[in-house]
Amino acid sequence: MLEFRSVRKQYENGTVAVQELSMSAETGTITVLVGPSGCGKTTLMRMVNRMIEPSSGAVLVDGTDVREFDAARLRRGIGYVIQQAGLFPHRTVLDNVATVPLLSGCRRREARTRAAELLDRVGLPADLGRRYPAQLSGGQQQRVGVARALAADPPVLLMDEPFSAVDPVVRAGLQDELLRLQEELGKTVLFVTHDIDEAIKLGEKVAVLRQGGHLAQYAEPDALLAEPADDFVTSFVGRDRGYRRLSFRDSRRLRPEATDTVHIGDTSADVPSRAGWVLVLDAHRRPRGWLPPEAAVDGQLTEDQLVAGGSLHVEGTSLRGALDSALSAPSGLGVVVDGDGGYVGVVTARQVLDLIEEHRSSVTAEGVAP
Ligand SMILES: Nc1ncnc2c1ncn2[C@@H]1O[C@H](COP(=O)(O)OP(=O)(O)OP(=O)(O)O)[C@@H](O)[C@H]1O
Repeated sequence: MLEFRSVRKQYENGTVAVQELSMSAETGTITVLVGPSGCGKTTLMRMVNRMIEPSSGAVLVDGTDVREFDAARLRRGIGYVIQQAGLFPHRTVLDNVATVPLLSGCRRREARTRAAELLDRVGLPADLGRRYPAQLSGGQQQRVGVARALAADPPVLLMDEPFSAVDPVVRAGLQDELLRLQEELGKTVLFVTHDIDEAIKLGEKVAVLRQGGHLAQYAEPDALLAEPADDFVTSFVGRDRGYRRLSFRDSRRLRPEATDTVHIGDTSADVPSRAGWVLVLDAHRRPRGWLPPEAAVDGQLTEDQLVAGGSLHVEGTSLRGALDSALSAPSGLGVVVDGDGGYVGVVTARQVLDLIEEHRSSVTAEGVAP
């Protein structure tokens, strides 16, 4: 466990970056520090590996005050990932990752083998190992940064805005990758971001900081959205918090219904005369798009006759995804698929809203906040 005990940091110029702050981050979980620029997130994080010393109070790792460790050894045992990865530009990717095992006393060959394993683990092809950092995309560099931080197999990982320099699509991919890695590795991760959506997606617990290094709220993401502690947190988590809370409700109780379907390659004779939209599947029963009402099919049905579908909802995942699938589909019918992408059925926005309402009335009846 990482524990901050009444820590305060005042810089020499008088700036108070962190104000008497106490909180603890559970072992094996991702804890996120989030807040606007200058609220003390980085200062707080760097006190864990002693890059910054608190003016008063203490930081403890598994019950031991970090001041009792030799700073260099402490840092070697704590992975650290920063924005733009901070890689050595004149070393190959493989050597960048191998640096840490080498420092810990591994032989060169062993260190390189370990580095290659790590590159694979963060989803990078082996041949990228021979390149230099400048020859990689921003997202790939971040993955190398994560691999390097994992190289010493540290129980604790500090991540300071690691994904903020890449575009939103790459960023979402890196976040998913981190969650997947965390399932395998179970590190104690302290993650700094100024993006509340990133905090809510990654954090098992989220600490919201405000100017002057005050802890405004420390809670699980769902609780943060349901019951923000004050006006600052309310405005920081944003307006659509009701909608975003649906991310934490799964759709297992949703009952997809059947709809008319045809297959790519079917002829006009196979396509039923109908008034509504028809879902088009491929040979593996994966949805390809929609055929509009009354659309004439000339000869065989091909992809270019289709209207693109909306987002697909994987059964059992979040209600937010289920609602989005219905709202984004041209037919108003959200397509539900199984884990392999095969068609299961369709849902309407009304079905999702009814389920939410049912849940709300049942918890209100039990006297619990919805
Ligand atoms: N070495 C320093 N000397 C003086 N003041 C500093 C120093 N480092 C940071 N500060 C100030 O302390 C406050 C907190 O800075 P910190 O970098 O911890 O915030 P942050 O929340 O991580 O910000 P950002 O999101 O912009 O990175 C800011 O007002 C900053 O200007």
